[in-house]
Amino acid sequence: MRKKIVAGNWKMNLDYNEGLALFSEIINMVKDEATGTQEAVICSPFIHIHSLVQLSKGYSKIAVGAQNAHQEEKGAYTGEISAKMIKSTGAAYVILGHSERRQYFGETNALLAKKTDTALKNDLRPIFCIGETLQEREANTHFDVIKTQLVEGIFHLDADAFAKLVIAYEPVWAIGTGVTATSAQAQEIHEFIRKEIAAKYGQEVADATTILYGGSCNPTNAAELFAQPDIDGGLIGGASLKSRDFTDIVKTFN
Ligand SMILES: O=C[C@H](O)COP(=O)(O)O
Repeated sequence: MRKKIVAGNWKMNLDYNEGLALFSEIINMVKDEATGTQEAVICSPFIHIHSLVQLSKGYSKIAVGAQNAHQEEKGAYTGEISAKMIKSTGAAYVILGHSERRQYFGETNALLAKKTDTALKNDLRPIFCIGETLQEREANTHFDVIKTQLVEGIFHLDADAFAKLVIAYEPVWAIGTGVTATSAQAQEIHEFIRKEIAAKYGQEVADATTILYGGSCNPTNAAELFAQPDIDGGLIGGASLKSRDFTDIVKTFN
């Protein structure tokens, strides 16, 4: 049975005190909701991570992650944060390859392959994001784009390393736009991703891989999306900034 995950991505929102207050609310509301093979994850800005990890102690179904990590182990990279530093705070996850990182910071599949290696080496679980732009979907190249992101970003891993990944399908046209992929559109891509994983690593690995949907996911549309056979949860942006909305999405699995 693969793990179901609802992960919040706070992006560049919330100052330190606001973040701690929201996380405390989320813990109180989510602690009895995330059960069994389910996990709630908050990926906060770096400055919150250590404190959130402290607050989450004792709640085995609530984890904390970062939104990015550098590809090198350490060195003269002013302003950057390494995977080892993140791990040393007690964080479990790191988002890699979010479309905003690809778009605004020029992150390529080749760079993301290196970031993935470094994160795994430091025992962080990458939430590896893939997804096509509107232009790519309209040109009917979305399957090719996604396959290339998989092949160049993560298919160099051996099966043991690959098994530590979570994948997030986020169509760029659905992020922060209020336009959600229909459950059928999302399922079609998730099924495609799982088939590609099966072709590369075998059916057992594919069946065990958690694949999240992200893009304007909210308490109203989560149930239908998560009911699809290949959608194992969500990567939630805007709705993770409201404790009630985030909790309602987590509750969708119950
Ligand atoms: O990482 C989260 C995604 O970018 C989705 O963001 P959104 O839920 O605000 O559309």
